[in-house]
Amino acid sequence: MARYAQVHGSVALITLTNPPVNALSAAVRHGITETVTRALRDPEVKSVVICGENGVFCGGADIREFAKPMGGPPLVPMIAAIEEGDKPVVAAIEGVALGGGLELALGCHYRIAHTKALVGLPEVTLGLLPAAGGTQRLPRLIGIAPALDLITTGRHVAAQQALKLGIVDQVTDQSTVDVAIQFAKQVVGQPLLPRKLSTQPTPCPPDVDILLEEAMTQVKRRARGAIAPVACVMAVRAAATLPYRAGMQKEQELMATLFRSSQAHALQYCFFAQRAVGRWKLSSGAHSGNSKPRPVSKAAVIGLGTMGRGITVALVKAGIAVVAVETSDKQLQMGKQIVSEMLKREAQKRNETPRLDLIRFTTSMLELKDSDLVIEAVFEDMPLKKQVFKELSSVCKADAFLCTNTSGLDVDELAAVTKTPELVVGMHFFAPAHVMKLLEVVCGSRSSPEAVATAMYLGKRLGKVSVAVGNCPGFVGNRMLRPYLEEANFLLEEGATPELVDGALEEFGFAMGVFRMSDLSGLDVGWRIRKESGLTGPDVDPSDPPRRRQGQRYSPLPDLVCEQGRLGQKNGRGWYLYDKPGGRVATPDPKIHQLLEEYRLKHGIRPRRVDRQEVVERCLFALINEGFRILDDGIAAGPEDIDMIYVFGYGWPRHRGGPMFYAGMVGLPKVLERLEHYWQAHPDVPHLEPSALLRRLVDSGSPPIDTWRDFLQRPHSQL
Ligand SMILES: C[C@H](O)[C@H](C)C(=O)SCCNC(=O)CCNC(=O)[C@H](O)C(C)(C)COP(=O)([O-])OP(=O)([O-])OC[C@H]1O[C@@H](n2cnc3c(N)ncnc32)[C@H](O)[C@@H]1OP(=O)([O-])[O-]
Repeated sequence: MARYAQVHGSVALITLTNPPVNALSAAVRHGITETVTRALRDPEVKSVVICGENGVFCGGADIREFAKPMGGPPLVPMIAAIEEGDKPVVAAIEGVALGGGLELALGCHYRIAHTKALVGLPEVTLGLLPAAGGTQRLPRLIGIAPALDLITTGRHVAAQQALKLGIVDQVTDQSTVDVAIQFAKQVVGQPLLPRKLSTQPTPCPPDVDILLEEAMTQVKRRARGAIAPVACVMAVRAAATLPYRAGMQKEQELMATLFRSSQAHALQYCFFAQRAVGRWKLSSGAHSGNSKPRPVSKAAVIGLGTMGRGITVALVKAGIAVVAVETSDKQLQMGKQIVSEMLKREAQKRNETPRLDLIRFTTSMLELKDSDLVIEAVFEDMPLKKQVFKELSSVCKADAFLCTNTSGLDVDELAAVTKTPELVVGMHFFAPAHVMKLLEVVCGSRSSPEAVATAMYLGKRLGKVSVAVGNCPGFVGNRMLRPYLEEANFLLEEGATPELVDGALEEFGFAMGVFRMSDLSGLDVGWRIRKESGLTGPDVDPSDPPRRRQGQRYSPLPDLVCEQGRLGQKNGRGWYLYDKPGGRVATPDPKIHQLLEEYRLKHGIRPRRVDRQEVVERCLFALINEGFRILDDGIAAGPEDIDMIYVFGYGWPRHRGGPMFYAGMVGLPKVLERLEHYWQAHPDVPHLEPSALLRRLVDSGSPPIDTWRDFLQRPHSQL
């Protein structure tokens, strides 16, 4: 839909109307085509302004239409008609001009932007490329290198920077439409040809071939198997080497391949899943639509260890006052120094002043009497956490929210020691807490909708992707991680090496394989948890043989590695050898290979060849299987919740959609068949037994993932 008006005598004002972001749906494309034709034919009209309703220019093509057969006028000729017209067309950009929205503006002869506007070509984040002339017009306007950067990263550019780059002609803090109308009147009669980008040559530096080669190498390294960024470089190369028409041909060919790709489906699924998880629902019927968050202006953080420091910085970056508490003055001073340095670094990156004035450091819990919300981030030990919650319950005001950053302990058990269990929720951040985008909001059985709403909303204020989950050991993320880790250890027993397992997972798209990731987070962390749960150390049941625990297969390999003082990156040796303690360069360690050989010999294991396919299937299908159990237990409301947790918290490659989406992509019957195959081979590994939900879905013909939430309809949600 596009509205037409003639203003100031001779200016046609065309307004895109498709809330909330004026996406270029078929109806909008029809509207633009009709109104532009009318303006170009009307002799009274001397120039045209295109703008968007509600202070938003255009969020691009309508992504919801991608899953349907495309109807309505195609974008390329629609934009060409604007450019080829004999009347100046000015784009008045407010809010955003993204993807097809910016391509529409690039087809106009002039672009005026509001100071707060953002422009960009984010198609690559959807597994696509700018396919309405963006890869051919933008390089002609701003040059190859800046166009490559914007198109291969998909990043949004603020108006002032867009002016510097030459994307827009003017920036205003007044009414952009009014300024554009005045501008459109002024440019009547000016030569238009130089403003028609498709007619202009692409400015190329002498070393353009080298620049394109380097860009391709860099993009391939960063892409980790994603195909869209590579196609983006190929399309921009066409702008540097081919005439416009041939370049457009190349752009369309590349887009046709991407559009049908599973990666594009995965990335578009992630786009909508990221928005869906914000719409949470509890079994009580309370949900994000009918539960109001309470404002949080005064927060507190208990414990200034790694997590506490990151959480404090995240709160201050969002402009929230924080009381930071530590038990000893020594710990407090150390925490204060590190937090201050982190805030200074963060402020420097954003060219701002660090808000150190927002933090009060103290050793006294009494200073929390007027905090709206407290986040406990002390050592992962239940008795210690209970003591803290008891104290909080006595010093905080009656309606203060009491939140725990535990990564898997029982939230209900903590709530039970307070006077206000309904105000207790889990807020599980991921390290580094001021960087990682994921927040698991853990709903205890007595958490009130207001407490969940407040924690979810606070997560959004901190720039997090907040996902509401039920309360169980390990919640969602860590609960699924356990079978993934165990399968990796079993594969080592059977003949694999850390570098083979990691190689397969990194080829799949993970930034880091499981053993490099374990070395990064510190092998002693898992070792302590295994000791506390009686899997290793003094509390092991003496009747348990070395490779069995609680009647299940168990691999003591990680314990052996720790017993040898190998704690990972922090001390320079773990599953890999590092150049120095804390070093990041990992090299395969012959001593680990020797340890594996001796271990297999000792336990009578004949090593066999393990291929990458088996690594991917056993590690990921075991993780996915636990995901189905979590859905069936009602700990997660839908597959989107699990997928966003893994994409934003565990480095699952976004172009693979997330574990549950990937299972749907591989095909549920295949996942079931492979799990049954491995379970038969390893009957002492219960996490390989296919989950009941997976079987039910396959029996029901493997319905598409967007129907699983309804398929799950269950009275016993833990949310
Ligand atoms: C040919 C051409 O080359 C190609 C092929 C293309 O052009 S491909 C398309 C390229 N365009 C994009 O990649 C931009 C995608 N959008 C965004 O980045 C953001 O939305 C935003 C614009 C920065 C606003 O952020 P927000 O935080 O203020 O609100 P929101 O919650 O995100 O969005 C508000 C609501 O609008 C919906 N929405 C947003 N953009 C949409 C779009 N392009 N199509 C369809 N729906 C869209 C979104 O799902 C949500 O719906 P619901 O959840 O309420 O039901």
